[in-house]
Amino acid sequence: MRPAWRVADVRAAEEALMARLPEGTLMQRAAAGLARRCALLLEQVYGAHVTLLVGAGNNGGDALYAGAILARRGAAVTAVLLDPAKAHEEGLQALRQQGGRTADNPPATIDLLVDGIVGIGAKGGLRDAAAAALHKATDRGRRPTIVAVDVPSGVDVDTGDVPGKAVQADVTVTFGCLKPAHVVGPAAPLAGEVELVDIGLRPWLRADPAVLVPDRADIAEALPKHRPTDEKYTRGVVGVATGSKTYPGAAILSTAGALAGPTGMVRYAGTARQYVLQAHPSVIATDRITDAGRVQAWVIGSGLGTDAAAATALRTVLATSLPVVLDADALNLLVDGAMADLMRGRNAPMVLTPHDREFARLAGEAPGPDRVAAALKLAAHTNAVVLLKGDRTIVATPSGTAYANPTGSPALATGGTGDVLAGLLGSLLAGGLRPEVAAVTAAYLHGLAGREAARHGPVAAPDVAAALRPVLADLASPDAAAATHK
Ligand SMILES: NC(=O)C1=CN([C@@H]2O[C@H](COP(=O)(O)OP(=O)(O)OC[C@H]3O[C@@H](n4cnc5c(N)ncnc54)[C@H](O)[C@@H]3O)[C@@H](O)[C@H]2O)[C@@H](O)CC1
Ligand SMILES: [K+]
Repeated sequence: MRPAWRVADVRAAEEALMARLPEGTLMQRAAAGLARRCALLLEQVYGAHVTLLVGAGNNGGDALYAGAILARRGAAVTAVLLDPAKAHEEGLQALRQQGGRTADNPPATIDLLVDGIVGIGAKGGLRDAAAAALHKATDRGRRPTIVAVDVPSGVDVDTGDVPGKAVQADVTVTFGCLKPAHVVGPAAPLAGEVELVDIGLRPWLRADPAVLVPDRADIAEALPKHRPTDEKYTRGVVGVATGSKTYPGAAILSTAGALAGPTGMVRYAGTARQYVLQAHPSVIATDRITDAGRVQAWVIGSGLGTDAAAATALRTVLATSLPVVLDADALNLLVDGAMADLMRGRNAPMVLTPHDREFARLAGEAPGPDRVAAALKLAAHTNAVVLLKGDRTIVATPSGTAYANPTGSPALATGGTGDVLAGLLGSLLAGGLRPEVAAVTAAYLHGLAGREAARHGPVAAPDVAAALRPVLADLASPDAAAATHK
């Protein structure tokens, strides 16, 4: 897992480390890493045109020192100082010594634009002067490559919110550790590719990380390993109680998700039975949950409706001592206080999978700008793992741990993909994974499947279900656990 820390924790670590080092060491380390990445992005440093947008703090200092390194290697470096009186003095001096210059406006030619406007000291969206300079530097025939220093300026570093104008970077070079804005909320895609430069901070980061990001190796390790002695009950049987005569598609899709997962067998219980059997003949289907037979986890919700029969189904599932995935209409039914009490009183693992509107109904308020905090609050309140869907889906536990999924794909923003996710998640729960591990794993695989499906054209939910198999097979291959890239 790759951890991300909040600004206050970064500051505390930085203070502890700086006290042991000669002044300016950290900034030199940061600038060296930044300059190295900038050089790699330029085909040739000598003669390249580099523009620095320099704000009033140390983020601008990093940019100026990196600019000095590039100028020494022959780049034509121009610094646009957004607040000349407050620009980092030593950094400016270093740049000038290497032949760099300052200008009031971005020059006509820019190959590489370095965003040193603000870093972790930022408040709110880009201010007018910064936004105007950014516009002048980027609104042109050939948009320059943009490298953000530490974070893309304009984002809320601790929450990943984007409250106003912000930089859209191609690459973000960050220092010491990841911050939430790199991995959650609308800020994450603005960071582009994130490179973490080691400046020696990690041993001093003593606080718990704000959020953890799983990588490929984590997921490969989490997946249940099949043994030769396995039979259907040791691999897990998942029960699916979704869909209805009105919405049979939800039943078919969640069953498809469950079938793609690692369990041995899927049982379906509900009024869309005939449709499910037509689509998936290997499923054992009954009309009622009480007739379903033995399962190790239930998925309930999507397409179920919210009528009395749906409420009875939910009560029946909640009355078991099995792990449960509560999706869509099951979440809507929880708005009923007695049902919510029934859920909170359970001891077995539960995962709730709301999108923003379902979250708002359930929590009484929208997730708001701090999606991690919102998901954690709901998880604590419901005593369930919460999987808050989004471009960077968040998984939050009642005990206060949060994860951000890195594999999100715009391809998943289409009807029915959530049903596939719920089915897959149920399968992982039935396979014996702890609820937060199952949720993190399901979100990750689902994202990869969305990307895989998108390679072949426009994506519909059945394509995502179909793509889960190759994605899982690839992850289960022996070298997947050794891979470190996401
Ligand atoms: N934390 C660390 O361990 C290290 C930090 N370094 C750099 O230092 C940065 C933090 O520096 P600072 O604390 O000086 O803060 P910043 O440079 O992030 O920003 C502070 C300045 O920006 C202005 N500002 C705030 N919000 C703004 C907005 N929305 N639009 C325009 N201007 C705004 C403020 O008035 C203030 O003068 C990091 O992001 C990183 O780049 C590195 O040099 C090395 C190590
Ligand atoms: K920046």
